Amino acid sequence: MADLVEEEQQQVIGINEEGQNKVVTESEENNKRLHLEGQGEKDMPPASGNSIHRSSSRPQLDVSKAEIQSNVEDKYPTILLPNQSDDLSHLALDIGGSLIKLVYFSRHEGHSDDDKRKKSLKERLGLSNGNRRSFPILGGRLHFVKFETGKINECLDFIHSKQLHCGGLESRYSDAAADQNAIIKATGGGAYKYTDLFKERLGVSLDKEDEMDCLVAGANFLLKAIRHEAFTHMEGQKEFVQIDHNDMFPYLLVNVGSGVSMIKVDGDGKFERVSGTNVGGGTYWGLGRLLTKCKSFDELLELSQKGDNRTIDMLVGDIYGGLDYSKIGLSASTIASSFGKTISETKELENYRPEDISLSLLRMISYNIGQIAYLNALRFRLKRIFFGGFFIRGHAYTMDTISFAVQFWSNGDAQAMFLRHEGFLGALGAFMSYEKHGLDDLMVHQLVERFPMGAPYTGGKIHGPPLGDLNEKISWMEKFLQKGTEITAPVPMTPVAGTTGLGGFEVPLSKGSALRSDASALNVGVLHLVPTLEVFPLLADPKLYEPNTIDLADPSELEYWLTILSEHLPDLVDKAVASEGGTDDAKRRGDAFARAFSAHLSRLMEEPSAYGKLGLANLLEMREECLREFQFVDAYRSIKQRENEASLAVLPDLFVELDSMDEETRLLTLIEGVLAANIFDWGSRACVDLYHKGTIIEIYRMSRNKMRRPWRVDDFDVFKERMLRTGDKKRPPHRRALLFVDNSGADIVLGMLPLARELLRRGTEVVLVANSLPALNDVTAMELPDIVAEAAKHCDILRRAAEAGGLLVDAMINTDSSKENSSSVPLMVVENGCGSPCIDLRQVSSELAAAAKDADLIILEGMGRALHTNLYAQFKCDALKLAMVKNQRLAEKLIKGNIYDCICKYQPAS
Ligand SMILES: CC(C)(COP(=O)(O)O)[C@@H](O)C(=O)NCCC(=O)O
Ligand SMILES: [Mn+2]
Repeated sequence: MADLVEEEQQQVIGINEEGQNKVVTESEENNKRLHLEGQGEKDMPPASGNSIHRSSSRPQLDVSKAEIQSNVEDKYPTILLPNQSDDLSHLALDIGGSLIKLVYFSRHEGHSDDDKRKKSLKERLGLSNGNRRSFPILGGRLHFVKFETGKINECLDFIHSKQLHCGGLESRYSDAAADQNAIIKATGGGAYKYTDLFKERLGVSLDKEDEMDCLVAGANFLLKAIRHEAFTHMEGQKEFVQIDHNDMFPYLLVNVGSGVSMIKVDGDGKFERVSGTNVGGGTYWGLGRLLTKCKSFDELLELSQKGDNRTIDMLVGDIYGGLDYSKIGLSASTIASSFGKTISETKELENYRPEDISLSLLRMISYNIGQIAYLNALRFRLKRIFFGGFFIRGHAYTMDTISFAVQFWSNGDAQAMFLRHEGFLGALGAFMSYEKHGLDDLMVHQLVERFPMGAPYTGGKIHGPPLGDLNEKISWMEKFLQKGTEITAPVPMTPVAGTTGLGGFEVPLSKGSALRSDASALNVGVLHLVPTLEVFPLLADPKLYEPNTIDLADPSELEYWLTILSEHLPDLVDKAVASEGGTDDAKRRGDAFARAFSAHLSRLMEEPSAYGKLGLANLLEMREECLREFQFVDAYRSIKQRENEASLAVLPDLFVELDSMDEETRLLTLIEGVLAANIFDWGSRACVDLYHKGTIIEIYRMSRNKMRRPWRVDDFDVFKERMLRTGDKKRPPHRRALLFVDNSGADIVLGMLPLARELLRRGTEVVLVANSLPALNDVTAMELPDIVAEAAKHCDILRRAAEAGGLLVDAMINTDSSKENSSSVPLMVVENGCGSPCIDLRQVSSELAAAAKDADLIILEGMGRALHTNLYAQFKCDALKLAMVKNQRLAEKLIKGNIYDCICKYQPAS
């Protein structure tokens, strides 16, 4: 099978500043001590040959040639460990009878922390290096891959090609490949069966972990760390369930493998196998194979989808002449006896359709499991039942049948829940059993699940060849276009004219254009571990916070937004290709990106919850991530530059105009300015069409002239009262305002900067919050200091504040001048931790979280940050949401208005 799970680029990564060049803090000192205590083992003679001895799977720090790298004022000196290998707990396996599940870890490429903005900000906000340094795994990714056990050699090749058995390709010391004593954690029966094979082929020993321990550890981790891990499945409808981490235990874990285990879980490492049944996945597959001659489990399962069990099962209606047995609540269609009909007929096996047999079997076994599970939940008074294991395989009918059984037998009191990573519980648990990886300390907001380019093609399926570099990825996407149906994963592409010339775009059309036969299978993404992320501290109630405004569970909304994104593709690819010089290589990448992203869209059209709970913010972020996957670093770079320059050129005139106004007029003009300038948005189809009709300044003027109040949502008067302190409560000006800025050009220069200046003038500290990574034409935190510096040339208020905030690099070099200005109200820039037009405030950068602690005003600007996300968000402090609605449908839906209507929503702290 040519399926693919391979995702992010797996190039050899150089020394990761936060990783290999270990940085040690107090808490890590403890780790270090622990590791050093284990050094005795290292001193033992090697077990065989000249290989380096690593007698345990515990990571050990090699502190030889360690040196401290710091300057005097550095609070947290860096300790370089040049001889420390990177092979911390990279791989764990669950080798079952039919599938091998792999969980492996790879590091993030490090990004430098030492730019001047960050350095001065850290001092100003009293930020340490974040909590990141207490984690031995300092940011990285967890990958989930499956192989058929029958094709174990493919699995071994995969491990070898990625050098996962000796620390991964990124390891500085891939000589570790020669390490004959490396140990990999493994669970499942195959950990015993294939010990010799692993030793022979990879030179590694399998360290066996108990299967039940692993299942429970894996399930506990997933339920704690993944926001929408669990879901219910009734009549084909999935609904994701938010599990409260503080109220998770006890629960019943039903693992349906060949046989079935029922485990009562009371806490981490606290569990008891309370029951089980020998009628499980093996029974279905075994009986099914005998009765239908199917060659694989999946084939058998697929047959069931076309089956009709009424030809096999004896129903209540068969006994009661087509009637219900209503006295005891049994409808005519209830199965009275599985396979019961076959006794009363003279037919032989060959007279029954294999499809019907498969369905009958599936229902018999699923009902039985559901019933026994419920009875055990009842026995121990357990509120929640989670089902996992290879039998389920994200198969809609299986889940529906189990759910039905639980509901039926509990009279609706209990509900079955399923886990998205159901097949990986054991492998994850084995991974967790490595010590000191810090994984179990991670919290839900520190994990981000991303779906790489291969995701739409794989679903719950088995892994194909590993892809090493970008070129291989591109070729893989091209192969799909050329070979079409020859490849197992079908291709939903409809070539459309007007691409970059090298390929076509696929448009998600309808559920009919299925990527895979079992549309319901759920995809498992790559888990990015980002220990620096934090929950935005000013959310009124993080538990009630839902970032997305539009519910994509509504099929018409989903179809609309998927189509919009699909229609945007040609223009986006043009921009992306142009941003990389329009070379043939860029065109090839552009086409591959278009195919990859449209495959995601098609997949989601086919199965909206394939990637978990889906919101518009996820879709918009996925597009940016997909661009990055094909190495388009910043598709709108030159557009942004051009717009910044044009806007900066007219900024001095705007300052003069504003300064001639009285306070009240000025405030109104400023808010009008922000709303008007939000029209410069390359993500909106309507706006992009507008840009062909005039220059930046002409469009800006036109937009400002149309800015007449009342706006569609207009809380300006209440905001004005607070700002001018004219109301009953004469409150002092705000202490600190966080301005979540949006687009480059007029939006930031002529809209948000003048508003920031006004706040500074009133003595309010201003923190400009910008994206960490590019997204459309949004301004980034890296770009902002230069823009501020340019603007500051024309304005003393901005200059002093920027100097005080450490934004003007030249001024920072002159320490006397920064001291002189230390009394000025500072203007700062912080990154928000994301690379998307929207913002999920449950996962923001630590610098934003630190800046938020003293803030009493939040201004969210733009459609992405204030409409698609956060429109209904409640905050602990005053909040102003400003945006122009640049989409007709959204305007109608949200504000019963029209495209280009504006929102000025002010919510004082309650
Ligand atoms: C991508 C965007 C959220 C960016 O808007 P912004 O935050 O820059 O105001 C917005 O342009 C959008 O929703 N565009 C898709 C809809 C359309 O093209 O009409
Ligand atoms: Mn934007």
